[in-house]
Amino acid sequence: MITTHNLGYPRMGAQRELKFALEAYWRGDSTLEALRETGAMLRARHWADQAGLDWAPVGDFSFYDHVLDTSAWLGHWPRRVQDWAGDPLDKLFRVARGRTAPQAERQGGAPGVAAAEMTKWFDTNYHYIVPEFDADTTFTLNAEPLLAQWQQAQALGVRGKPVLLGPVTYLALGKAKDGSDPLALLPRLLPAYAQCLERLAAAGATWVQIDEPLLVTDVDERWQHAYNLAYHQLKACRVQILLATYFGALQDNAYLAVNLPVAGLHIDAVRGRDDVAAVLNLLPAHKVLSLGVIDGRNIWATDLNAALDWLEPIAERLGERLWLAPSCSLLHVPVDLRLEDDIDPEVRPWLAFARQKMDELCILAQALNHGRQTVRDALQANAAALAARRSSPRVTQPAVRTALANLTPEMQRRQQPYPVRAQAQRQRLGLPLLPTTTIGSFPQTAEIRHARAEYKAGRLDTAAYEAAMKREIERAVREQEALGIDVLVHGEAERNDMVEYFGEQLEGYVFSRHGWVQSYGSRCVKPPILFGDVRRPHPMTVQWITYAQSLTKRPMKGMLTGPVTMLNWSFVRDDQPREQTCRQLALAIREEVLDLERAGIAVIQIDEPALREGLPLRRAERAAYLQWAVACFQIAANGVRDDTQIHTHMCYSEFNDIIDSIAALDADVITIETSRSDMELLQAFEHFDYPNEIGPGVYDIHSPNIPTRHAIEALLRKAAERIPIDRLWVNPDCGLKTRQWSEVIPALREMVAAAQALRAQEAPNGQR
Ligand SMILES: CN1c2c(nc(N)[nH]c2=O)NC[C@@H]1CNc1ccc(C(=O)N[C@@H](CCC(=O)N[C@@H](CCC(=O)N[C@@H](CCC(=O)O)C(=O)O)C(=O)O)C(=O)O)cc1
Ligand SMILES: N[C@@H](CCS)C(=O)O
Ligand SMILES: [Zn+2]
Repeated sequence: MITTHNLGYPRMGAQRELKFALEAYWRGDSTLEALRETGAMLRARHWADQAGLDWAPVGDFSFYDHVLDTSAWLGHWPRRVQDWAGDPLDKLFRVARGRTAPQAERQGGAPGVAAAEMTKWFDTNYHYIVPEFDADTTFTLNAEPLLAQWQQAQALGVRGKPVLLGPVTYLALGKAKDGSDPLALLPRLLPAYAQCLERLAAAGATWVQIDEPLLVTDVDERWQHAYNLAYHQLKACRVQILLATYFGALQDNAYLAVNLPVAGLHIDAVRGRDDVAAVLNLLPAHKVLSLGVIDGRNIWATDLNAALDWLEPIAERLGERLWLAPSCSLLHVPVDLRLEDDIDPEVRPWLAFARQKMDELCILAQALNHGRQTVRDALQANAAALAARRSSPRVTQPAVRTALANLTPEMQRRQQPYPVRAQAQRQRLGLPLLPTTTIGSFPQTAEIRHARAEYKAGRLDTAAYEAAMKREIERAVREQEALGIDVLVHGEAERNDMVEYFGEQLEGYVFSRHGWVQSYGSRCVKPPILFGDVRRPHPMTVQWITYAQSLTKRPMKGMLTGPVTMLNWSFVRDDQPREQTCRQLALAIREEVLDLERAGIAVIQIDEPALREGLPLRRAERAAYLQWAVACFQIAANGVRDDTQIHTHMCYSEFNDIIDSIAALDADVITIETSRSDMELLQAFEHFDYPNEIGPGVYDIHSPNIPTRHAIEALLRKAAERIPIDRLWVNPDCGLKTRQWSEVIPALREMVAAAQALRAQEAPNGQR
């Protein structure tokens, strides 16, 4: 008999219950007890959703982030909160969200505390809280929260499999602030893991899933050795370990992974399908092999008949040792398609969200265990849906194919090199030295979100909604003028999200109503679903930007999301290479850029914050990705005249290893996140002798703290040591949509004052 299991379920709830419970608690409108009750309710519901499986995950639920939870059960808190003695959940939130001094003072005078760093979880759009190590870091088991989840599962009769983030991946995800070697902590870390496994065994757990996604990346000898050390030490524990790898193929780590002394190995059989033959040959005869056959990173219905064609001989060979699961935790997909009563009816049968993926798994197991005929109807329905998807005229649009075939290398290049363009742009824009700007969004207030919700529900008509958004745009323009900002933005009030908004306007996309996916903490995104050839039926932003420009004499930036970010933050089709889909997006955005230019917009920003995130986890695959990703940006951006200034923006990026690709974009100006790294990120630009203009972020928008003009001036001076001052811009790290106006105005006032002070010293006539 085949065993079915799952690696993790979405936590937020089908109606984002966890988000609302968290935010109510943080606002002070609810209690910890109520929050914990919501958590328990969601876990119970999610186990019920997985009731058809042989094993359901326990411990995959988190109130904020599973990496932070791992730090918590390891008793490993950042030093700045170690002595704080409140409720452990509050302590966790302090680490994740920080606490500003004034906020703390209001609540009894406790000191403020800085939030921990947050970064992307492998190549996903989910952010985790980075563990902070130093040479003296110690670990002390605190398994109670995990055991409480286990006990809840037991009480509900759930056949549970606890899930832990593995020790080696955990160390690799952290940062040693003192430059010490995180791997040196392994001998101190393993006893805590061993104790945890013992506690779980004592509580009745038989299988424990230990996640080691690091094994799908390039792992050098030291880390390989760490794997051997870790799992040889943990093999004495009284539980059976299922070592879970996902997000890619094991490739050269296959031999290491199959030979670790564990009872079972899970591999990603969607992205790592090519591995499976090798793994089957290497697998020791006593080991379970779990194949992740259902895509945990996308929302397409699995081709069940094809999966069975492939699985049947494997099932024959492995018998009881074959387990089936999704490729990875379902954290990265929405919960339940059944809620989508308004989704495009043609596309709906092509989709499977988390709940439906559980059904798929059960159908596969039933077919393998009892014969395909026992699930004949389900298999036929699946085949019919997939056939309809393949033959739909909406999937393939000849005009788009022709436009793609007609792409020429000239379309990727600006007419003149940057120095020539810079002259033309300086003449046209007449900006001062150190021009000030912002990244695009202004606060998405409750009123804006509410107006949009009313509009989408049909309770507000188009004219009233547009009028409300125009009022917000006017407010943003007036505020920026009053602050003295040089290049203005319209504030993105009309956008629900920088990707979803564009998806909604392009042919080839459909969108869900409830398809939320956790991005970080309580923040969610609703990735649009790209199912077919992409075409821009009408201009997407021109009306809003020209309205904003009509309100001011200062230059107004056109604001677009770039093709690579559209690709990486959407659920995209799996029936053609991503590169091809990206080129279609690039052509659609190019049309918008050219329309903005024709409408008289002199500065156009094309955001590409996800360019780096799309980088393959394996070094060997990166050059090819960067080549087409850069080409796509160039197609989108580079059709404009010399005197049109193209900006791009990237956040969360380590630039050192991709700086030549960043330069190849040939954007006139790039604005980047640098303030948290104290301008250190600029090193890459300095060493490479980056030729165009740069706006290093001068304050961290993730924090409600108001920066001082002196701090900003100091950062600008630091930047000017690395980049010629006449190529520097002054801007925040990222958009301001998550902030309040009451934070934004004083922060920008300080930013403008810092730029003016430096300008007065460096260019008394104000000009560049
Ligand atoms: C820059 N970032 C982004 C990423 N990915 C994206 N796709 N987009 C990004 O901007 N990845 C990396 C980072 C992640 N950062 C963030 C930052 C902020 C959020 C966030 O605030 N998310 C919101 C949801 C945003 C949204 O889509 N809003 C919609 C719907 C709003 C809503 O929930 N409405 C309510 C009703 C409200 C009312 O009636 O008053 C409802 O429908 O029930 C909109 O504005 O229309 C969040 O709340 O989580 C995400 C990632
Ligand atoms: N223009 C977007 C970029 C975010 S990365 C914003 O300002 O929110
Ligand atoms: Zn950004």
